[in-house]
Amino acid sequence: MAHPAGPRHAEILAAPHLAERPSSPEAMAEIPANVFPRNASRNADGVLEVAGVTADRLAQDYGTPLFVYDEADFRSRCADMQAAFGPYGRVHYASKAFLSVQVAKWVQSEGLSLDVCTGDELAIALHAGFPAERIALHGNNKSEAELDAALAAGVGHIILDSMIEIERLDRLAGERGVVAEVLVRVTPGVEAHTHEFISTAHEDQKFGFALAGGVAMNAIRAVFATANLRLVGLHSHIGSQIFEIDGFELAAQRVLSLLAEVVEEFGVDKTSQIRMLDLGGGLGIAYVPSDDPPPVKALADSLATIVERESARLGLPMPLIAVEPGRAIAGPAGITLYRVGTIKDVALDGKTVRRYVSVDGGMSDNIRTVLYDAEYDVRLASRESSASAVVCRVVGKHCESGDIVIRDCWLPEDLAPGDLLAVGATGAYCYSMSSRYNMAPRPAVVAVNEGTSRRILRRETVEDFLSLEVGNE
Ligand SMILES: Cc1ncc(COP(=O)(O)O)c(C=O)c1O
Ligand SMILES: N[C@@H](CCCC[NH3+])C(=O)O
Repeated sequence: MAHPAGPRHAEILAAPHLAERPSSPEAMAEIPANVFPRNASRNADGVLEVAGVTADRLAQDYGTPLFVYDEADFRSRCADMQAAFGPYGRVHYASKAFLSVQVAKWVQSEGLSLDVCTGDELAIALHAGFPAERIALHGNNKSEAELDAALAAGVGHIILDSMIEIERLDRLAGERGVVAEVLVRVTPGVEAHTHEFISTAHEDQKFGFALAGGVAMNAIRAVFATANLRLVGLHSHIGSQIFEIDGFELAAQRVLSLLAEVVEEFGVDKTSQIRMLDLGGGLGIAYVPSDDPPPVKALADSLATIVERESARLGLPMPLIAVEPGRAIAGPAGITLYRVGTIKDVALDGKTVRRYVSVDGGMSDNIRTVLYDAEYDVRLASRESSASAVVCRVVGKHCESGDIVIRDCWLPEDLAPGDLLAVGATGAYCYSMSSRYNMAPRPAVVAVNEGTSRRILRRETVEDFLSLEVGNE
C-alpha cells in the first residue's frame, strides 16, 4: 500500500506488533478475536457490533466516551475460570478490576467468590446481595472501620498484611465475640516479568510479609498467639499481566516450604485448619493481537500439578488452591468507544509528521497508557474504510501533553471528525482507575447482550460535581 501523498508519516519502530503496515484495508478493519469481546464483529455494513448492537447505536443512545461490556463474554470468562480452577479450590474475582452492582451479580450467579480491597468495594458487593461468606478482604492499610464492617458482615476470610493489623483484627474480633478466619499474605521474593508498578512479590514493596528474614514466619507465630484469629491459609500474589507459569511455580514452592516449616513448628493437629494456598491474581490477557497468554485451563492444570508435587515432596496434604483473577475476566469483556474530535499532523522534523487523533476521553478514563506504557488495539468502529494505513497517535482531551490513549497505531488515512473508534480490552483497570481530571464526567457503562443494551452505570454530570460543593449558599 502506498504512503499517502505529502510528508512522510512517522513510522513505528519501537512496537514489534506494529512494525508491519497492515497488508490491506481489510486487514486494518479486522476485529482481532483474541483482543475484543467474544461477541464483537463487523457487520455487513462494516460497522462494529458487540453482541448484536452496533457501535453507532450505542454512541447515539448513551454518548461517548462509553464503556461497553459484553455480558455473555464476562460471564463465559467467569465460567471458564470456575471450570478450570474450581475443581482444585476456589476462584475469587478481583473486584478492583471493575466492580458495579450488576457485575457483582454476574460473578455471584456464575458461582465465583469475590475479592474486595476496601470497605466500599465490600459495601457494593453486599448491596448486590453477594454472600458475605464468599467474600475475602484484602488491603495493606485496612482501617478499623473496614475490618469491623467485614466482621459484621461475616466475610469468608481476611488476608492479613501487617503486624499492626494482626493485633487490630484480633482485638476487633474479640470485641464482637467472633473468631475471624485469616490468611497471611507472604511476599515470596519472586520477580514477575511485568511492569514494576504492577509487580508485587519482590521484597522492596508495601504488600505482605517477606519470606526472607523470617518475617512471614513471625507473622504466623503472632496469629497463632491470638485468641480470636484462625489461620486457614497462606497467600501470595506475584504481580499482574503475567504470561509465564514459572513465577507462580516458584511462589507456590516457596509458600509451601514455609507451610512445611509451620507444620514442623506447631504440629500437624494445630495446623490442620491451614487448608488454602491462595496464589493471587495476575493472569495475563491479550491487549494487542500478538499477545498470546496461556489458556486458563492449561494454567490451572499445570499449577495444580506443581502444588500436588510440592505438597507430596514436603509431606503435606494437597491444599485447596485459590486464585484471584481480575483482568483475565473483566479485561477482554470490555471496550471503550470514543468519538474523534480533531486530527492534526504535527511536523517532527523536516521530513516526518505525526498524526494526532484527539478523542473525547483520555487519561481520565484510561490511565494505563500513561502509568504503565500499556499498549492497546484500536479500530475504526463506525464504518469500514478502503483508505491506506497511516501511523497515528490517539490522544485524549485533557490539559496534559502525556494524555495518550494509544501511543502508536495504524488507522485509515481518511479518518475524520465524527468517526467512532473502539479500543479493545479496556474492561479492567480503566473505569476502576478513572478520574475526574478537568472535570471530565466518568463515562456511562453499558452491558450488551443478545441484541440489547442497558446502562449499568450512568454517565456522571456536572450536577454530580456541583452536588459535592458546600458553603456556596
Ligand atoms: C492481591 C491481589 N489479588 C488479585 C489481583 C488481581 O490481579 P489481576 O487483575 O492481574 O488478575 C491483584 C492485582 O494485581 C492483587 O493485588
Ligand atoms: N492496576 C494495574 C494492575 C494492578 C492491580 C492490582 N494489584 C493495571 O492496570 O494493570
